[in-house]
Amino acid sequence: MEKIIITGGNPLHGSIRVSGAKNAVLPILAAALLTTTTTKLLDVPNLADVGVICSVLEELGAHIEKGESTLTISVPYLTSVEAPYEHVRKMRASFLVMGPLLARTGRARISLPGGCAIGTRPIDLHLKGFAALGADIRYGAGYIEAAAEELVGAKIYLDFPSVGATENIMMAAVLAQGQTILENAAEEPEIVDLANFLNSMGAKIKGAGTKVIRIDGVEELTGATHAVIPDRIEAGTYLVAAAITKGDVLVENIIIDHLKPVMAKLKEAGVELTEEDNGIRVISNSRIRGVDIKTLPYPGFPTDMQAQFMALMAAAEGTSIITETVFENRFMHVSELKRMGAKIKIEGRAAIVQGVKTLTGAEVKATDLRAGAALILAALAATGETEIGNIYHIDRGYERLIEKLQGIGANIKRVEECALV
Ligand SMILES: CC(=O)N[C@H]1[C@@H](OP(=O)(O)OP(=O)(O)OC[C@H]2O[C@@H](n3ccc(=O)[nH]c3=O)[C@H](O)[C@@H]2O)O[C@H](CO)[C@@H](O)[C@@H]1O
Ligand SMILES: C=C(OP(=O)(O)O)C(=O)O
Repeated sequence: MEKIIITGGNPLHGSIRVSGAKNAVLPILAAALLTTTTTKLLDVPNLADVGVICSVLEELGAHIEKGESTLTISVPYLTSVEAPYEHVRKMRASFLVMGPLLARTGRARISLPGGCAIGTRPIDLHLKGFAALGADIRYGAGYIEAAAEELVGAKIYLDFPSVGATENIMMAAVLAQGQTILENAAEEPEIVDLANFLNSMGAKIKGAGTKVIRIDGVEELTGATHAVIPDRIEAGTYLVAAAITKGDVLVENIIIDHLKPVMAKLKEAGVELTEEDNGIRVISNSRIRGVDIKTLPYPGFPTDMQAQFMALMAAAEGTSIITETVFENRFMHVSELKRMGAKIKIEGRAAIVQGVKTLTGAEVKATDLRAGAALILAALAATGETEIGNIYHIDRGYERLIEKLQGIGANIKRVEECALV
């Protein structure tokens, strides 16, 4: 088991480059199943989650060539239509192969993902969408089986703008007969990136990035070359890293529009942000002010930045109220931040954070990916040393995190647990 050790207190300085987006590359890789011809992806981050989805695709018959930030995928024929528990339990996004498998073969058998540390995370909206397109859905032995003679376009209203359901249904609908209209669709930038990729394969999708997506089914798709968008959550995490350490950092390779909800809150908290050609410069030299946050689907404040913002608020001046509306249980980081001296009280879906002057290093554990990121941020600002365990969560979503943060002056290292004794 490995740990991350951080000695806090260094203001971060320099520039740091953001990698391709985890939440964009995962559905795009699933979409590569929709064609018999070759797809090439550029700006692919080297992450544990990308490894998991590649294993799922290989299990289904894909040939994948890995290069430096590139993946070349070809699936001339499928050898299976089943995504087993072994993979899905490691990463829920494995469920995203259901739409492409249904579209390509009319059959899919996927292990039920189950809940995780941040909530129960049902998949009812994905399944309602597949059923509306004509699939017969059955449950048994922990698996969901979907089968359809032919998928036929339909009008589908999502009760909630679920990111995964929007992506999965969009991928099922691209090869369906006729038109699908997806209403109350998720508007996240990753949906737009997936739609752009599918359109470059020959799909006919309009309206991605708005609440209504129209998909005209086509006969077949062909492989394409596509560069994955930069990761707005990784970028937001580095913006907070600069702010919490009172640093001066240029965060490069950003699509500024994608960061607007996070930038607005950072500015409200007193952080100086300057938009540059391919990045955002963060300068923070006074104490951060406490501000209130409410997570919402895009273009609202992202739930995937909630934990990191809480770390910032924990060291801010005054009180802030952080309300989580997207997931019902995304406050696992609170007890770990409290071990570092944070003053936080949970009341239902809100966390009331009373900023403290100094956070102190402690032994803590990452409970999920963004909880882990929040602990890193708190540790960078804290006095003394912090040891973070269960760092496999962090490896899911941050490429070369240690090296990148060392590059801007953080005192951070990764060690084998036994090396500590
Ligand atoms: C791989 C990926 O892209 N993950 C992101 C994706 O997750 P994911 O696609 O799982 O998130 P959703 O948007 O689907 O979930 C949002 C909410 O809808 C609920 N829900 C979802 C589907 C469903 O069928 N029924 C249902 O009730 C969920 O339990 C949750 O409370 O969007 C989330 C919300 O921005 C992000 O936090 C995740 O980082
Ligand atoms: C919740 C996240 O990812 P996933 O949906 O893959 O669990 C995340 O990226 O913060």
